[in-house]
Amino acid sequence: MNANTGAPRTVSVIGAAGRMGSEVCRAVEAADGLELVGRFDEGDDLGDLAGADVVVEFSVPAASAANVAHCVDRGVHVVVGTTGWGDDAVSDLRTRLARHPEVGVLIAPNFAIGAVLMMAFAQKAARFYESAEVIELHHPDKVDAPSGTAARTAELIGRAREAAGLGAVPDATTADPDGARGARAHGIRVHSVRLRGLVAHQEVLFGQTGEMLTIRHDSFDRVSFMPGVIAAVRQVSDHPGLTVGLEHYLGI
Ligand SMILES: NC(=O)c1ccc[n+]([C@@H]2O[C@H](COP(=O)([O-])OP(=O)(O)OC[C@H]3O[C@@H](n4cnc5c(N)ncnc54)[C@H](O)[C@@H]3O)[C@@H](O)[C@H]2O)c1
Ligand SMILES: O=C(O)C1=N[C@H](C(=O)O)CCC1
Repeated sequence: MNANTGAPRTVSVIGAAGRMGSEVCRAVEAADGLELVGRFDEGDDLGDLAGADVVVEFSVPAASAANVAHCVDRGVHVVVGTTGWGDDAVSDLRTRLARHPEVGVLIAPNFAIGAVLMMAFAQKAARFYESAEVIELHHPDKVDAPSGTAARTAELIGRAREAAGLGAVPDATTADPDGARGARAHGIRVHSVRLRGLVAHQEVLFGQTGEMLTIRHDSFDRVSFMPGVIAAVRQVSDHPGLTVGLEHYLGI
């Protein structure tokens, strides 16, 4: 089936040997009406992607853009979970998709429904608070920092603050030789913790004189991402072009 002709049924996974890719293979095999036709990992020839209607891509930041380009050029829809996409890579993908307007690509920094809600709640809360910071906590095998979720959360908060006419968050720090105040994304401080035993966790902290709001999400197991991934596989062909964020498929 090419990109134009109905609901996707056959699925290939890129990064299939990884933590997420192997979980996705199990989820696709267990999903009604979906068939896993291809498993690809580093060094494999992607070829015709085993004839898949949809590819799910969970690899590494350095490889993801080329893998997605390979799919788009063959008219295959892609659900992308790999984080660390820079602005230039996203812009190149938009240009490529303009040549394949029937193809849908979803890039979602987090497929856990609770994490999508956490980001939406943070965006909604942002204009009411003078201070905001993000703490993300992940397993120590993660290669990118800050997490894609934290970067996206900071972007949503930063934009909401700007739209509301809020200025910079208050911070009197003038001496920080070791970077103790964390990274800064869209004007929001982001702190990355890497700890054995963790999977994927985030706290968004909002402060105002006399009060504090904490929004926290925890993924204790990678199965938490699977309902979102399967929903995306089922819907991606209905959303031609590039979509960033699963919230756009969920009506959030
Ligand atoms: N969006 C989400 O909800 C979500 C959730 C978890 C992880 N992630 C992201 O997914 C990515 C993968 O995470 P992980 O924990 O599964 O990592 P992982 O290291 O366990 O798996 C990555 C896999 O990609 C393979 N790979 C490396 N280079 C490749 C290439 N050129 N082509 C194909 N495969 C290649 C590796 O061999 C490995 O099997 C990361 O970017 C992570 O941040 C996103
Ligand atoms: O385990 C990871 O790696 C995760 N990456 C995503 C991110 O960077 O936000 C989502 C959560 C898990």
